[in-house]
Amino acid sequence: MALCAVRRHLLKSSSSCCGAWARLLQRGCVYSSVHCFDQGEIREKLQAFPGGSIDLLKQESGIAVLTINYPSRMNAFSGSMMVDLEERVSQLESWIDCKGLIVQGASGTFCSGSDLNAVRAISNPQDGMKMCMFMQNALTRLLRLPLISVALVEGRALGGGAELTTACDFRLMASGSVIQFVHKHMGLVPGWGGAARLVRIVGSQNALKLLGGALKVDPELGLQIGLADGVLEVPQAEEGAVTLLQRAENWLSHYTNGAAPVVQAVKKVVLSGRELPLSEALRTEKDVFGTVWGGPANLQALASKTKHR
Ligand SMILES: CC[C@@H](C(=O)O)C(=O)SCCNC(=O)CCNC(=O)[C@H](O)C(C)(C)COP(=O)(O)OP(=O)(O)OC[C@H]1O[C@@H](n2cnc3c(N)ncnc32)[C@H](O)[C@@H]1OP(=O)(O)O
Repeated sequence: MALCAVRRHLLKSSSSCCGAWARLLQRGCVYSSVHCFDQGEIREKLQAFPGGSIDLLKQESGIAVLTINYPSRMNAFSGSMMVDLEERVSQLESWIDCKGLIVQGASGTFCSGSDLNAVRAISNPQDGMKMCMFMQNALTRLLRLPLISVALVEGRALGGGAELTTACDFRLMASGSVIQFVHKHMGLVPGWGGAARLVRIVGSQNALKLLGGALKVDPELGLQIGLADGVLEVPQAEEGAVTLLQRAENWLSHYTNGAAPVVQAVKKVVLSGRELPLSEALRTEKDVFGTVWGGPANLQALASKTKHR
C-alpha cells in the first residue's frame, strides 16, 4: 500500500535524523499490497455499510478527543466508521503539535464492537479478513501515534470495542464500566489486533483467561491485572460538575505537560523500546535524543537553572 503523503513527509523528515524511527513508522502499515491488501478496494466495500461517525476534536492544549459516535447502536462500528477511523488517524499523524489523545464513546458508553448488521453482510472469510487487515492497519497506526493516548471507558467496551481500548497507551475505566472480549461467544477470536496487544498489556496467562472465558473486566479487576491504569468516578449530572472527560484530561495532563516535541519524543523512545530489537531501539533512542538535545525546551530548562526536587 503506498504510504500516505503525510507518512512520506514524516519518513523523509525523520529519516534524516532517525532512520530506525522511519522504519518503525513504515511498519505502521501491517498490511500492504505485498499481502494482497488493496486499501482502496476494502474502503469502498466498508463504505457500503453507513451509519454513525468518528468525530475528532483537536484542542489548543495539544490534547485531541476522538469520539465513537453511533449511540443508536451502542457505538458499534459501521463500515463507514471504520473508514472514518483511518482518516482520523491520518489527520492525527499530520498534527505537528499533538501531545495527547482521549478516545471515548458517545452517550455514556464506549463501543460495542463491529456493527453486527455489517458483520453478517461480510461474513465470508475473504471479506472478513480484509476488514481485519484494514482495522489492524488503522489501530496499529493509532497506537504508534507520537502522542500519549487514553481509552476513556464508560459503559461497555465489547468485542472490537475492547480491542480498541488496547490500541491506546492507557485505559481509564469509569465506575460501573466493563471491558469484555466477547469474541468467543460469537465463535470468534479478536481480529483487530486485540489479542496480540492484550498479551503485551496483561501477559499471556491473563489474556488467555480474558479471551478463553470472555470474562467481564470491571474496574477492580482491570486495575488488578493491569488492563486499567485508573478508575474515574462518574460525576453526578449536576450543574457545573467536573465531567468525566475533564477528569480524564486532568489525569492525562500529568504525562503531556511540557513542550510537544518533548512529549512526542517520550512516546517515540518508549515505542521503539517496545517494538524494535535492542540495537535498533538504542539507535532510535540516540536519534530521537538528538532531536531534543539543545532544543528550545532543553535550553529553556538549562537557562532557568531551577533545581529539580
Ligand atoms: C473483531 C471483532 C468484531 C468482529 O468480530 O467483527 C466484533 O466486535 S463482533 C460484535 C461484538 N459485539 C457484541 O456482540 C455486542 C452486541 N451488543 C450487545 O450485546 C448489547 O447490545 C449491549 C451492547 C450489551 C447493550 O445491550 P442493551 O443495553 O440491552 O441494549 P440493546 O441490546 O437493546 O442495544 C441497543 C441497540 O443497539 C444495537 N446494538 C448494540 N450493539 C450492536 C452491535 N454490535 N451491532 C449492531 N447493533 C448493535 C441493538 O441492536 C439495539 O438496536 P435496536 O434493536 O434497533 O434498538
